[in-house]
Amino acid sequence: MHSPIIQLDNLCYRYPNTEHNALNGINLVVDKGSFVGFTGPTGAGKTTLIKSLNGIVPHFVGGTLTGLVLLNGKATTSLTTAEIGRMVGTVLDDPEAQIICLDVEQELAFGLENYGVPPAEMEQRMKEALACVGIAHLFGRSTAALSGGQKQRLAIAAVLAMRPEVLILDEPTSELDPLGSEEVFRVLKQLQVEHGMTILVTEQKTDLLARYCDQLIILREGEVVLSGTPRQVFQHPDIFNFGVALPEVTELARRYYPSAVPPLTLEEGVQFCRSLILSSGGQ
Ligand SMILES: Nc1ncnc2c1ncn2[C@@H]1O[C@H](COP(=O)(O)OP(=O)(O)OP(=O)(O)O)[C@@H](O)[C@H]1O
Repeated sequence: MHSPIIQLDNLCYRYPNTEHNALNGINLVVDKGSFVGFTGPTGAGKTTLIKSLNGIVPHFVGGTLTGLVLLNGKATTSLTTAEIGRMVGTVLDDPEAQIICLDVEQELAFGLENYGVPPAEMEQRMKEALACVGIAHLFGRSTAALSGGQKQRLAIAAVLAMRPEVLILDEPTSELDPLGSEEVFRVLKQLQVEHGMTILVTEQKTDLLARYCDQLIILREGEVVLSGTPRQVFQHPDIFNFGVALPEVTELARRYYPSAVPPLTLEEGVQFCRSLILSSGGQ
């Protein structure tokens, strides 16, 4: 059964001292335990949308918000940022900026101390969070010695230790190479599947979104222009109009075989080529 954890109802938002809405009439339902990806060209409103979900907009930034952002049925404008923070954990796009302590243990303890979690429970939560993202062996290490992928995992673990229901990540792979990017998405999928977390992620690497998301949303100029499963979105006749790069294998198939059902992954691409060869009489 579907149970919505986030609902946006005709959300419009304008930053202070600006003349245009950064978000314009956004309607969205996110089910508990789903994995939702957001993409779109620069300035489309992806970060602003995330900020409206974790309360930075409008609580810290001000501006004019109309419509509704509901978390578990409650409007964010009626909740304090601390109440929102207990439901929604956010990982910024730059782990270097998010990691502020000298070692891994301190980094994890920081948020928990601020929340007044008792010391005995803190250690258990810290170890659990590190294990969740596969870096239990880094407990006590210096944060300066971590690789980019490890830093991103630590940033996720620090948020997980707070046990939010929803995890939101803004371009979590922007500083990572393809292997590190895959690593982060694999961890996110595991959090969704094994821990039932709701995951929302903004990302430009559409091949990752195609493979990992249940729902994909394309934003442009503050509006949702396409929404559906990755397959529905990448097969949509208008997909080339929105300034979004398709997964390479999908783009090739769509450009050269526009009437065929396009592949989304490399494995599907191989299958696609095989069937083309067979249908042209090859071996
Ligand atoms: N603090 C701010 N004050 C005023 N306008 C802002 C502010 N932050 C963003 N904007 C504007 O809001 C719009 C949406 O920006 P936003 O950063 O949400 O887009 P984005 O899709 O995340 O872009 P990018 O991919 O470049 O990060 C843009 O027109 C941007 O210039």
